[in-house]
Amino acid sequence: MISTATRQSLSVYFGSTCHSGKDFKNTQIVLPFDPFDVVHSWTLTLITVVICTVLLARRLWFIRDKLHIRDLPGPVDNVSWLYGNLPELLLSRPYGKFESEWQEQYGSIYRFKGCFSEDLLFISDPAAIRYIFNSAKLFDFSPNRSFIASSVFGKDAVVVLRNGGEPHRRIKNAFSPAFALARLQPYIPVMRDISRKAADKLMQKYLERESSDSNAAVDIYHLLQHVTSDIIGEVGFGQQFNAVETNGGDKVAQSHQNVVMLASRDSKSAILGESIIPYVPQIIMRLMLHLPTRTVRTLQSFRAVSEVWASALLRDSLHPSEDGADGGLVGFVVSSNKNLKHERLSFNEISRQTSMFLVAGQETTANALTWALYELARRPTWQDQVRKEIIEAQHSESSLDKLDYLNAHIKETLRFYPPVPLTERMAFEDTVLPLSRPITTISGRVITELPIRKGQMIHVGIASYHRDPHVWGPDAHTFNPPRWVDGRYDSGDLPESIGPYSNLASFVGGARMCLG
Ligand code: HEM
Repeated sequence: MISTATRQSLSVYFGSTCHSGKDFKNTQIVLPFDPFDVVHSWTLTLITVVICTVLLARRLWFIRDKLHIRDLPGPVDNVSWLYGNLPELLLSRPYGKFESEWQEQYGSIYRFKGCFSEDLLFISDPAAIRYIFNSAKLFDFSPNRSFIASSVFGKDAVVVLRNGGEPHRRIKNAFSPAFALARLQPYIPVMRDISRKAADKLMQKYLERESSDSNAAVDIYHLLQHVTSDIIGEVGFGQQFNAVETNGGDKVAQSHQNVVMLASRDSKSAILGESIIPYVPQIIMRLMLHLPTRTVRTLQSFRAVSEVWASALLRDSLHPSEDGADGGLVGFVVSSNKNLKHERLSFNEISRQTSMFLVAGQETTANALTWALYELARRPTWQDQVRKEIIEAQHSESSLDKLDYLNAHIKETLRFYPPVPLTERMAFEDTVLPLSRPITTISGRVITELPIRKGQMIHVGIASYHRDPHVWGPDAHTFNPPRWVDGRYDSGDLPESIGPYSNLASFVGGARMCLG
């Protein structure tokens, strides 16, 4: 409270500052404003500032506190400081053993430990996954992931370029039309021929097994790797690798397969190696790429072979041969690119993608086909239904996407055995993840969204999302292809629909969505 006396003396004081002060005692001072109002507004301003600061600080403190992912439950007690939970997550056999236990115990968001005790987030909540995939500016591969990819494929490869950035978008725009269903349709006879050769080979192996009266397992996986290599070679580039016939194909096909095998060689030292990349100066990393190790030799041979091959391929596509040889999907991209006035890709930009396609498409497709056949073999009655549908369709020329049982089988395979079960993203800014369901933190707080800090590494659990009973029902952990027949999971109108294909995260979504 301000007393009347104080108010008067304050009036004089303020008056003296505004006037010359001459004879002020006897002068009726006329002030240009009411000093009380000034004081009042200053005080009010001060109080408001203090309150706002306190509120802001509280809010920041609250957010920082809330942001602290240490308040999230997870399997973090008594784990190795050096490796964290990564060996359990990545090296367990069968794959996903721990992941599924953790999902059951901690739900769809939890904290776990990486190398050197780094706090990592594991996320399989559908709303959060959707947000991560669709926010290109906020989430991308970490710089060390990009460094590894660039040392394999070169800096212009689409997996290395910044998510949704201009070059990335331009390359995706140029290649996406090549993968449209209508463009692939004419290649169905090629795919059928290659599959027939593989089926003959399988039958031959089966008969050999019968005649030798042995129970030895038939290795279908490597055969299917050769099938996908041949199909991508011919459909993608108009090249015959003959991997099925020759059991591996030519130098190009083999150097690609070697890189695929390199990537799938998971070990504790590989986990550690990847984690120390951020701490090693770039110059040393570059020097390491010249060490005489088996890994470096495989990479060097891959890059040498693929560069020569891709350059020759593109030159041929630019000047098609007289015999009208088909340059496959890349040939299509080259000729559409020639006609572009804006956003034209450079020679390097096209050639860098070619090798990457072979690597990105081969293992994933072979893996999906292997599980699809395995599950058909385990279900003879269902297999008969699928076969009958295919045979009938051949007579009626029905399009492949109209085959309900076949498509149900493919979708269930991709759900139950996603070829890429886990992917990583780094947050490039502070942000807040929406959640489909509230979660309770260790301190007992119930949160409906999860603030995270810039730099936070996130593991997106594709396989875990695919087995979430809240999304797929109580039989989420059962391989059950008929679940797809009534179309209930296909709707793009679901509140949290994910990815380009039937709400599956198998091909991720957003700007980094699988091209193939
Ligand atoms: C069943 C088969 C396939 C599966 C399950 C699959 C899955 C995926 C996934 C999950 C990603 C995103 C990885 C990530 O962001 O973490 C991806 C990216 C990619 N895939 Fe596939 N893929 C398959 C087949 C193919 C084929 C046949 C090709 C090409 C011939 C291909 C080309 C690519 C390319 C170029 C990218 C990188 C896209 C980018 O970074 O913007 N994929 N794929």
